[in-house]
Amino acid sequence: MSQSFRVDLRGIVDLLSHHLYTSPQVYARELLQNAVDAITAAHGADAGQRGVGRIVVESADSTGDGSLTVTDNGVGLSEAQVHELLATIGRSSKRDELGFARHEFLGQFGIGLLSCFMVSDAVEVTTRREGEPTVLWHGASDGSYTVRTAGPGEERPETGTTVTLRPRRGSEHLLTRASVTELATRFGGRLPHAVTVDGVGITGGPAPWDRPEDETPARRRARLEAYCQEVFGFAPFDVVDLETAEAGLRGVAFVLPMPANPSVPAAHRVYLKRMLLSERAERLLPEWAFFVRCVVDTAELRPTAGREALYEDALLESTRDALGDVLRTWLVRFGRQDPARLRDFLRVHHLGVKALALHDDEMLRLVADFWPMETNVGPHTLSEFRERYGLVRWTPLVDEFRQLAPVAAAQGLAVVNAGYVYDAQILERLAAVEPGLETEVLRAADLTTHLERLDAEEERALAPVLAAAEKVLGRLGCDLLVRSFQPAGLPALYLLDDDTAFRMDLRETKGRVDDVWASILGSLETDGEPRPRLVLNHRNALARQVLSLADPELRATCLEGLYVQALLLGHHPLRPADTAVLNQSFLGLIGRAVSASATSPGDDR
Ligand SMILES: Nc1ncnc2c1ncn2[C@@H]1O[C@H](COP(=O)(O)OP(=O)(O)OP(=O)(O)O)[C@@H](O)[C@H]1O
Repeated sequence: MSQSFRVDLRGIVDLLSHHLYTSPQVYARELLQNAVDAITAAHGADAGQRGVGRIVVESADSTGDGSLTVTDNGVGLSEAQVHELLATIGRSSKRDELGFARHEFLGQFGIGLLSCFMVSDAVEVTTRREGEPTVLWHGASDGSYTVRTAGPGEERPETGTTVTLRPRRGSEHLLTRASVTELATRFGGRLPHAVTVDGVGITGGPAPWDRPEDETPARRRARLEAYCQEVFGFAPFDVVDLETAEAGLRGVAFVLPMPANPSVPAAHRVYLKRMLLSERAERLLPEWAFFVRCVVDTAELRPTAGREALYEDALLESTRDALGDVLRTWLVRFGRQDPARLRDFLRVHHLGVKALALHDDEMLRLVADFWPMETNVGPHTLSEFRERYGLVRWTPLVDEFRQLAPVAAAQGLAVVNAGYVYDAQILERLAAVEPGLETEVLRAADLTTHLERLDAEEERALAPVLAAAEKVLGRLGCDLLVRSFQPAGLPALYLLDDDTAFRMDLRETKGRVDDVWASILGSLETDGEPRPRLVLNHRNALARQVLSLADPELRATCLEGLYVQALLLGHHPLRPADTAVLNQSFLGLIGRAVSASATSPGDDR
């Protein structure tokens, strides 16, 4: 024997209020939505343009008995439909024979009316369909309902429906004039029908996405800026019109005047057939477009059953791509028409644009043409840099750039700092897509190849001193080189690339941890460990004097002093051994200076 499921309405209402809807306030949205759909069913999808729809809301302050009523001049229901549609959970008149949502309606799931039970223990519906008698339905939250045709004096004068809610204890505040006006305006303020709350109209006026013919561009811009300030709380850097035919979408994107956190999903205001769907809809735009906030109206995108988010499907995906294209076109055109403003934009939003440039050639060129990179010859865009210096030489780390920049500049080597987020990948991509572009990575270890070697005779003469000096520095885990380079005022240069720094850290950590970890770390080590280098500048008089000192002890102290000074100059961290050497050399040299002055005749006059 086949039986039907029985449904405990209290369980369903609990499910809706705790798991589907974020707040009981959505009752107002569902009632307005049903009224709009009933108007569409009666008067057609263009009812809004023809101005025939009417929705009258009377709050508890107006009815005087604590109840709220919503009346529409829509299609109404016959008694048979009341049984089938109002009293059957999940049954909707807004789906076709195959069960698909009919595109002209807002509702589709057949559960919206149940949301009224979140604020009310009873829902009353008085409805009349063309040519039918008025029907009265009374549904209670325990799942029972009654239906009867209207008696004398209870007939509705015209077709349409009135829904009456009597607040549950504790929900009275949701049915007051102030609440109802706020909710109806928030959800339905953009509806194309005349909606009144206690006799006061809450609809009308152009929507943000409208382009009234009699409005000048300047006025529209001012109106949209004021709207953005009111809704999103910022004065937009620019306003971009959005439109995609496939999703029947129109709207505007407001460009943020301040940097946005890329890891926080951008929240947009989305209307569905002019009814507010969400004030915080995510995933409407591609992730890289975190520099805009949108307000859009769509006829085709689908809501989730809770009606508070967009349903992720193929249409949403292609809409996202299409909106991304609109923003990308705006950016490129902006670059052509107003380069100075584009630079201002990039100063704020370069992270988003650079992220986009990693897989978009047009954006890549935009970054190359307009984004000023840090270089050791002043800020330059990559295009300017390339034009001026030909080869684009770059360092992949900020720290390395800081070490190399002044010395490389003094050798006539122009270097780009590509150590900031995305810059190195952008340069690599640019080199891949532009065949004529020559790029070269400059590492700290490579710089020495650009520094002039001493001639053979000078090297021979220095050999014994250098052997002793190498021992001094060897104790600090550092190699020694002598080269002749600009600036002549710099006695020594400490060069350390990130790979060497990593190996040094590894060695030090190994010394501090237990045997198991030490053997794991040891497996990461390779033979012939690279070491940092101290490059003494033979063009510097002091460095030359240090090397020619006859007293080996004083020479070692001076070398240690030059070593620590080079570390400090390159902003390298000091290890405990380096700090000890700093103390030792500094105090040693002071000691020497003091005793030298004590033995020489004083001149204190
Ligand atoms: N004001 C109204 N006028 C005419 N019919 C209505 C009205 N309100 C509800 N109905 C009928 O009751 C049915 C159930 O309404 P309900 O709000 O529960 O679901 P829905 O609007 O179809 O879908 P959704 O759950 O997506 O809102 C509707 O499909 C509609 O046929």
